[in-house]
Amino acid sequence: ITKRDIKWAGPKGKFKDACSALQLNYYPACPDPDRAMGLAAHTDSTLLTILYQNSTSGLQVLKEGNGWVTVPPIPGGLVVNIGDLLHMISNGSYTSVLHRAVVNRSKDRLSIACLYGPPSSVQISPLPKLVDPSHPPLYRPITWNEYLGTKAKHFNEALSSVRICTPVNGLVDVNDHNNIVKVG
Ligand SMILES: O=C(O)CCC(=O)C(=O)O
Ligand SMILES: [Fe+2]
Repeated sequence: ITKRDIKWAGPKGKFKDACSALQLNYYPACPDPDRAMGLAAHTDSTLLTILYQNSTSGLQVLKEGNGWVTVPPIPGGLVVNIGDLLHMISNGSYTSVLHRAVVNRSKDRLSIACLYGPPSSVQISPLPKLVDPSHPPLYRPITWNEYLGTKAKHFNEALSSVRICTPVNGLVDVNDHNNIVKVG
């Protein structure tokens, strides 16, 4: 995937119309962390998320076969999450990762997420160069604005709600969290 494939991004992209956000998350210490959740399990909608976390751990990703795995904070390190947009344009080759934030019994936690998406009218679809008769498109074209609306409505089922075809040759898209094939 090159800059040419995502013309809306980069120095000559329409930055003024871009859908970018800096999300500041603050999780106060919680005396009963097993009965509270900082941020419920979700995938990020955007292309990539760059995430800073302070020295209190809390970020967890769902790893096939391993359950929830903590991503420990590394001093000076940033976490890069793949979002739904990269999942769709890569035709499922890059997985948007299901993640959540748990709370800590004695320490406050802070994270800063930098999210970047295209202008709302941009049409999202699997990149033509990644699609051929043996790799049919797995996601239907959808405008970014429409996808955000779908995400607001269907939340973690949004990605599978824009899937268009049954996997060929009995192969499943291992990157699809729900494995529910819906048309439309
Ligand atoms: O607090 C965290 O580590 C996760 C934050 C997050 O997933 C988000 O802001 O989308
Ligand atoms: Fe997130």
